Amino acid sequence: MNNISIEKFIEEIPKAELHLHIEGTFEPELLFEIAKRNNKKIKYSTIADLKNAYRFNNLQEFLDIYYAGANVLIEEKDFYDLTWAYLIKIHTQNVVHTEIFFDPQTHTDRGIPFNTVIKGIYRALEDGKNKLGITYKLILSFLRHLDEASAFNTLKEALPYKKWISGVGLDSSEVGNPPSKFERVFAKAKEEGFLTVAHAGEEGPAEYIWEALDILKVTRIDHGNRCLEDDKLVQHLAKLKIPLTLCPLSNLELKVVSDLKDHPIIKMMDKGLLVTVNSDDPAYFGGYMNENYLGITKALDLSKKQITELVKNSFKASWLTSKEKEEKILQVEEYFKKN
Ligand code: HPA
Ligand SMILES: [Zn+2]
Repeated sequence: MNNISIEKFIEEIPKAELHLHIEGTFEPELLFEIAKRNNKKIKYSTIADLKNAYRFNNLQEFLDIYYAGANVLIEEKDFYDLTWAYLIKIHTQNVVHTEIFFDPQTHTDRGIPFNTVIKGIYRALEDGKNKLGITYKLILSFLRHLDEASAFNTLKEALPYKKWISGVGLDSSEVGNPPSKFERVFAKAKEEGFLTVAHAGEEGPAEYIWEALDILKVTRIDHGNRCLEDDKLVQHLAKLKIPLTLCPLSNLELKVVSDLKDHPIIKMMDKGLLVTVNSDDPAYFGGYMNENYLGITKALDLSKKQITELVKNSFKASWLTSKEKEEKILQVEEYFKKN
């Protein structure tokens, strides 16, 4: 038993990330660099000014800045550089597996071809696998504030790249855009062999989580915080072991919780829910995986055992094969025993 500090324990434990928007990893420094080489104007004259704008009262205030930032991404190399920077960063945090979202409509609606976006991201992910040993799954996320026809069109554009994309998801402005709006798109995506997830119950009601499960037939819920308002739903999620990909720092920054001390992650674990820790949009919310783990550990006084359970959950909830999951979980358990 090495008895290392809790900070070091979090840093070194091998972990998986399951809720991450690649556009949300756009650090201000890289954003300025790419804007400059593409001759794109940004509203802020300095990095400090831009960072200063990262104060949000809700999801929409964040999304407005997030989409504005993504506007400077034009060339395949931009998408490569964005993804590569994320991979280098998580490599330093001992993230060994990541399942990332990309939002094609954010780019195709500006006239950037689908293939430019996906090729840049895919090439970086492959380099990450080969050079850094980080395994991955790619998830195409539909923007729920746009209509069904736009989602269908995006799905059609994705079909030639089916081999590169493991699943589809649903993100953007939640309230007023229920999962049921995309029933037919998700049915078609499933028919094409994609796995499915959806953001639900971040700002939207518990009813949206039911819809994501019953109508979209998703196997994992992104966020899902508001399930706690419905006991029947909590029991259902626990019984079927439907994972929730929680994002503590995101919840704090978007005022889903007012203090990390109020974060429901442990309460959820105690209710038997399969909860995981993720970073969502780390460049905007002040931290990657380790900062998220550290944030809740400090606020909720988590033990190494509890952290280990959360990390094991992240592999259980992943789309790795059963054999890959077993291997990773064994490694995590051995790490726990040693430290
Ligand atoms: O947390 C989120 N919620 C909804 N849409 C998003 N797009 C990026 N991050 C998010
Ligand atoms: Zn998200």
